[in-house]
Amino acid sequence: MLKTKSLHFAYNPHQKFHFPDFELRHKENMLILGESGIGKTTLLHLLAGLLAPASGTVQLDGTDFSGLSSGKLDRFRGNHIGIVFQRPRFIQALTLEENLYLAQYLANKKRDDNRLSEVLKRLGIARHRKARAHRLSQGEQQRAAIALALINHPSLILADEPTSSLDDKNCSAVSELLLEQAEATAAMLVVITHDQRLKEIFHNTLELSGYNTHAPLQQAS
Ligand SMILES: Nc1ncnc2c1ncn2[C@@H]1O[C@H](COP(=O)(O)OP(=O)(O)OP(=O)(O)O)[C@@H](O)[C@H]1O
Repeated sequence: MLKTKSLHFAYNPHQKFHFPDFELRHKENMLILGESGIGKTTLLHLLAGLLAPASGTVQLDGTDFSGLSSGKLDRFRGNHIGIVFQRPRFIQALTLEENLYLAQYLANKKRDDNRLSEVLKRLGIARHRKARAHRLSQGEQQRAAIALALINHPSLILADEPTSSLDDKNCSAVSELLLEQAEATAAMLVVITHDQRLKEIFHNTLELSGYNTHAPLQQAS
C-alpha cells in the first residue's frame, strides 16, 4: 500500500505545498491532475523519495521513507519503484538493452535476460534492443522509458506526464500499456498530468487545486 500523511514541502519560504493525504492499494491506480506549476512533479518526487518532505510521511508497503538513510532509500527505490520521467533518462551512449541491464545492476538484481525480452516484447520495441537510445523515435522512447521503469518488477509505478507530447492514438496506447502492465504485475500506478484526455481512461483522480498550508486539498474519486 502507498500511504501519505500530512505531506508538506517548500522550495522556499514563500511557496509552501500541502498535499492531501491518500492511500492506494496494490492493483489500484490514480491520476493526479492540476494546472501547470501546482506541484504535481513535486508530489511525484516526494512519492519516489527523490525529495524529502519538510514534514509528513510517505509509506510504501509498510516502509516509511523517513526511516531510511539516503543509500538505503536509493536501493529501496531501485527495487520497489519504477519511474517514468517526463523526459526519458537514458544513457545515450548505451544501447536500449544496456540501459536496462544497468537498471538491473543498480537495483542489485541479477542480469535477467528473460525479463528484459519479456518487457521489450510487451512494449513492442524488442527489435530495437541493440539500438542506442537517441536513435529511437519519440513514441519508441516513451515506451523505452516505460520499459526502464518496469524492468525490476516495481510495486509502485510513477509516471510524470507520460502522454503530454503524444497524439490521441499514442496517448491511449501509452496509458493502456501502463494500466495493463500495472495490472499484470499487481503494481500500484500513479500518473501525474495536465492532459485532460486521461480523465476518460483513469477513474480515480486527485485534483491539486492550491498549495498553501491553510488550504488542505481534497481527494476526489
Ligand atoms: N528545484 C526547484 N527549485 C525551486 N522551485 C521549484 C523547483 N522545482 C519546482 N519549483 C517550483 O515549484 C512549483 C511547482 O513545480 P512542479 O514542477 O511541481 O509543478 P507541476 O504541477 O508539475 O508543473 P508542470 O505541469 O508545469 O510540470 C513551480 O512554481 C516551480 O517553479
